[in-house]
Amino acid sequence: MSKYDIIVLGSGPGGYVAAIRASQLGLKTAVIEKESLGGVCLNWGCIPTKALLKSAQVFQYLNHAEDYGLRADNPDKDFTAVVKRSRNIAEGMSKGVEFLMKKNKIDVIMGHGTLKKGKKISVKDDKGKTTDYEADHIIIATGAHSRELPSLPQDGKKVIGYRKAMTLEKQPESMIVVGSGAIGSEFASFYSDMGTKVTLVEFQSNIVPLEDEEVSKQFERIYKKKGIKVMTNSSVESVDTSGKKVKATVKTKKGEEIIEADVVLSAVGIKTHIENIGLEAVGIKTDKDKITVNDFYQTNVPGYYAIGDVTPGPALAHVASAEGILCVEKIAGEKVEALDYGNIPGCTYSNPEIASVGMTEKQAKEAGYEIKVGKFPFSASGKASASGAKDGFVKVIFDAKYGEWLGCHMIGAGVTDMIAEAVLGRKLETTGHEVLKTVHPHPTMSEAVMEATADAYGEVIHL
Ligand SMILES: Cc1cc2nc3c(=O)[nH]c(=O)nc-3n(C[C@H](O)[C@H](O)[C@H](O)COP(=O)(O)OP(=O)(O)OC[C@H]3O[C@@H](n4cnc5c(N)ncnc54)[C@H](O)[C@@H]3O)c2cc1C
Ligand SMILES: NC(=O)c1ccc[n+]([C@@H]2O[C@H](COP(=O)([O-])OP(=O)(O)OC[C@H]3O[C@@H](n4cnc5c(N)ncnc54)[C@H](O)[C@@H]3O)[C@@H](O)[C@H]2O)c1
Repeated sequence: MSKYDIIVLGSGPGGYVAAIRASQLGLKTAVIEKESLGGVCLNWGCIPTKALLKSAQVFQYLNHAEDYGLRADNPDKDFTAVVKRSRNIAEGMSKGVEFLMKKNKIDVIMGHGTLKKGKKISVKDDKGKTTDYEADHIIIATGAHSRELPSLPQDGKKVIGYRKAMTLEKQPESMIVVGSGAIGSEFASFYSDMGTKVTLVEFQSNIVPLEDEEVSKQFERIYKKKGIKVMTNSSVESVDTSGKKVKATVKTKKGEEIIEADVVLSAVGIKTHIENIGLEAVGIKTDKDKITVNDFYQTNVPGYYAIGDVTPGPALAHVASAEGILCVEKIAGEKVEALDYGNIPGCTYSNPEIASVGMTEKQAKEAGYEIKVGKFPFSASGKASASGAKDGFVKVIFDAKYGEWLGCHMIGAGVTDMIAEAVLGRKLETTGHEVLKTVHPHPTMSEAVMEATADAYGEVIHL
């Protein structure tokens, strides 16, 4: 039986990053994967969706060429080619992980892994052959898939999940998107910008309900302006797929409404891969669909660890990777600190983009802080005007007493790249005064962070 220092079950951004860090630290490492290297993120999540969104953005630029003094008469699209581009990019990224595994001398074992007692895993390959492997430490990084609601069973044709939504053979004329988290909002944006008539149904009172309320409201205004029908405080109770179109019964505060569309996308969250991986046989504890771990990702059974979507905390690629690195460094005896889950950025790559970190205004008030809030709209930014991207704003929240940067919330073009400033500032425990006195390059969208901070302190220049 092959023996390793570390075996990682699952090769998503949690698993493959953990394996590379383990190899860097001199540990003999293997990764087990049943599908494609790179997991959901590279193959069915972060990367292919961003490729689709980029195509939609280019299409929008072409449609609005005249705004820039240019002509692109009757711009057209080839939906199949758009999907193909996205799939090719995902495939290339997965090959990149294969290269990284080789470069770092990590063994890749393809097949379905099942945990066994005594720090062993048995792997069944696609020919049905089973082989057992052993390690001193086993890291579970098996991720998640689309959650199915009983009222919204996915048939893969008229009611679909995210995988099908990024590989449809034909662009639907109309689509109902159920759920306005990151998945629902990104697909609503992509399909709407490509010309599909989109209805977005959200159970909560705001779309992107985890964001600061002002961001959610602005997002809703922009989505409505794009032509998306936004239905909040609403849920799809049932779907009738017997006809050519899907008929969805939507329960709203005012009663029931029947909406017809070519397809319904269910984007109501995820279900973790904790079944059929041997957790029960080993005695590993779970709670509410997640594997229970401590600050360093150790499960209740010594030698078994869990990271990424399969554990509590935000289900994000950068979180999975950070957890993987920390878990391995702790195993290797490095001096490490637990991850600060209060300083994790969240980004939605829709048009407009949303990015945030830290507390919302409501959360800061509820936590008892006396706060200073500043806001700077992109309509007052020179770079935004030059770019034709005046929709959106930056909002900052500081503790009035000590100047601690409690939260930063952005909506608009390119903000997903801008949020890192606030994440780093908060990590380095900067103050509002220091942000205000940090010279930002002109003209950039990032000046809005400095100006929003100046607004919080009554010193804003361009408003
Ligand atoms: C449409 C979509 C868009 C997203 N966009 C973003 C984004 O822009 N930014 C962001 O931060 N996050 C995004 N996410 C979330 C992100 O993809 C996940 O948080 C991330 O992939 C989790 O990483 P992971 O390593 O925990 O698991 P995964 O990436 O899910 O990988 C788990 C791997 O384990 C394998 N596996 C499972 N069970 C077994 C087994 N028994 N044996 C062998 N292999 C097994 C699976 O095949 C899979 O490859 C998106 C998700 C979706 C669905
Ligand atoms: N850009 C990104 O970082 C990105 C992109 C996609 C996915 N992800 C991650 O993947 C995970 C899954 O994403 P998601 O958007 O599916 O989940 P989510 O939990 O973020 O959002 C689901 C939304 O569906 C709503 N909802 C639930 N049941 C409903 C119902 N019956 N009717 C109407 N609305 C209903 C919820 O209120 C919620 O707003 C999340 O953790 C997300 O962070 C991240």
